[in-house]
Order: sequence, then C-alpha cells, then structure tokens
Amino acid sequence: MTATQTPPRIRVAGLTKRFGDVTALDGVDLEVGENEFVSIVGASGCGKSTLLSLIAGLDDPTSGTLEAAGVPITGPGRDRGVVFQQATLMPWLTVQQNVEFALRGEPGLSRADRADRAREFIGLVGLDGFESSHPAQLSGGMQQRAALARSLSYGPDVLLMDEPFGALDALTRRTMQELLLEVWEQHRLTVLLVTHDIDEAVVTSDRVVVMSPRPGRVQRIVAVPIPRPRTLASERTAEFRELSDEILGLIHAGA
Ligand SMILES: Nc1ncnc2c1ncn2[C@@H]1O[C@H](COP(=O)(O)OP(=O)(O)OP(=O)(O)O)[C@@H](O)[C@H]1O
Repeated sequence: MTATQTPPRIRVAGLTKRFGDVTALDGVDLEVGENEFVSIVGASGCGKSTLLSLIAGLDDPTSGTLEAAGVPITGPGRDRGVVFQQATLMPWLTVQQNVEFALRGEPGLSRADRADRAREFIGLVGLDGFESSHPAQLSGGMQQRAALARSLSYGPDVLLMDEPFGALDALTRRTMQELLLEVWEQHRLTVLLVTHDIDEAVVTSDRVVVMSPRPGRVQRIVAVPIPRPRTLASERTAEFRELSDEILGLIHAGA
C-alpha cells in the first residue's frame, strides 16, 4: 500500500475464532471497500454470524487483525451500525423514541434536531405515521424498518446486517429487499450482509463471499457485475440466474 492510498473500510486478516474446541473461523482474510455492498453466504454453522459480530466489535478474535478504515476494531463503534434478525427495539419506547434514543450522544444535535433526524429516517424506511407506535403494535417487517431507521440515523460508515429479513414471510422479505436497494442507492454506505438467501445476496451485492463449512474460511469471492441501480426485476436476467446458480453450486460443492 502506498502512502496515498486510503485503507479499506473493513479489513480482516488471518482471523481465527475458537469457542472451546470449536474452530468457527480459521484464517479469514477479507477487505471491503468504501460504499461497497458485500454479502456473506455459506452453510449453516460456517461462521457467518461470528465474522459479523467480530467486525461489529461484539466479541474478540482468538487471533488475527480487524480494522475499520485502518483503525483496529476493539469494540462496538458508531462507525458501524448493526441490524440483527430480530429487531432489538426497546419495547417500552415508541418508534420515534427508539430512533431518538440512538441519537443521544451525537455531538451537536439538540433535542429538536434529534426529533427531526428521527422523523427523517422513519420516513426513509416508509414508517411515516407510525412514529408513536410501540414495537408490539408493529408487524415484523415494520419492526425491521424501525431497526433499520435507527441504525442509519446516526450515519454509520458501515451497516452490518445479520439475516435481517430471515424471520419475515416471503412477501415482506421481498419488500424489505426492495427497500434496502432503495436506501443503499440514496445513502451509499458500506454494507456487509449475512444471508441464507442466495438471490438476496446476488441482487444486493457488488461481491458475494462464499464461506466453506466449519471451520469457516473464505472459499470464493464472486463479483456481481449486474448494473446498478438494481431492482428485484434484475433477478429476471440470465446473468443473474447464472451467478446465483454458480454460488449455489459452490456452497453445495463445499458441503
Ligand atoms: N458463543 C458461542 N459459543 C460457542 N460456540 C459458538 C458460539 N457462537 C458460535 N459458535 C459456534 O461457532 C460455529 C459458527 O457459528 P455461527 O453462528 O457463526 O455460524 P453461521 O454460519 O452464522 O450459522 P447459521 O447460518 O446457522 O446462523 C458454530 O459451530 C457455532 O456452534
């Protein structure tokens, strides 16, 4: 790397994670560029969630290097927003309050600014009119919208998503994929998405990381050269089907 090059947004090198006798990750190397959308796929138990939680700083590696924009990752940070499969909203707060809560501690934001910013992102995810609802009054898809609004509201450089639509019914899932594509077009940021859904990975991503079964290693990285902006209609192209089949084949071959 020369002095003029900026470091990648996320860099993982020689990453190993053991839980007792279980080696979840074994020497994972991965670089994710600024504003790149990368998905991680692979058989159940191959270490996808472990990799994401290490990048989120929610756990420590056994060995290896983890950096965000050249800075070692030593814990969670507001440069990295996280969205999990189950929306982790605070049930006693309204949608508006949940988002505002995430904005507490943002430097230079008054209470009124926080309220405005929260409304802006609630609108962005299509939850206008539900600001005063509590999570229990929302469907699963709406809760994930609120969780997305919350994670985007403080302007993270990286969005880490672990099966964010995995608990949703098929139709809602499709709607959320469309929303994610739209949001990413409007607010380009670096996204790392863990998913079991190969089509979801291909339609959203610039590159798809295929992991080998335990111990998790990077088996192959497949580039997705389908032009952007993409919509779910992009899935109807022959190019899409070929890439999706190739990735499925890689997962099956590794299993
Ligand atoms: N906290 C933990 N303690 C012990 N073992 C763990 C822990 N977290 C993960 N593991 C083990 O590490 C391995 C990788 O788990 P991980 O959840 O990262 O896989 P995954 O690819 O995300 O799986 P899935 O697709 O089923 O969600 C598994 O064998 C799992 O049992």
